[in-house]
Amino acid sequence: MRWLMFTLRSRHPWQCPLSKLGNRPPLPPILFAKMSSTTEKVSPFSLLQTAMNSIHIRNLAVFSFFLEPLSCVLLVKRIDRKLARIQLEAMDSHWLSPAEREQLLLELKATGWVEMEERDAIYKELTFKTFNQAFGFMSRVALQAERMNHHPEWFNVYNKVQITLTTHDCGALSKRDIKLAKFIDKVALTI
Ligand SMILES: C[C@H](O)[C@H](O)[C@H]1CNC2=NC(N)=NC(=O)C2=N1
Repeated sequence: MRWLMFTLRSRHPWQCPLSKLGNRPPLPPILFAKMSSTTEKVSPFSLLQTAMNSIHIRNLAVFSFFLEPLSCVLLVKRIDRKLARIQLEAMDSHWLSPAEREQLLLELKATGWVEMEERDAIYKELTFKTFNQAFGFMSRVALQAERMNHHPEWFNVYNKVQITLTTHDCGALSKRDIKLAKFIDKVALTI
């Protein structure tokens, strides 16, 4: 019997058909503990499929205890190639064309964002009346950032919040930064 075990940084919880492993799963305790808390039964291959369809998989580690080394190596290579393609596609879909970039940056500059000189990023400084307001604003942005899996670089002192947006995965501005910047502007207006 062949089984693959994955750990992946993704939104998907660890799921694996424990019952099919019999009573001798030679797995590290942590992984085993995660598996034993699983109620839903999902085949590892459909899990892999789900993972492959997710762009949240940057660190995929394959723990294979039942595969022969050669097929394991081949499989890992196939996974790597597929991940690379998915990541490229994901990057591609967030890519800003020069015309889009110019237009969108123009709109953001009108609301106080500036382009940074030292890196491909945008920056904005917001001042609120109180710390409570600044922190309330940050909390709302934080929740959205987590939903988008896109996080700001920011700094807060009392009623001031300084925000830098850029996309670390590609080291440049992307559509995600524009979307988050617009959300930030929208939230700031409500505070
Ligand atoms: C693993 C995870 O998907 C990435 O590291 C996400 C998390 N948040 C991120 N935030 C930002 N600003 N840029 C990214 O490239 C990014 N990537």
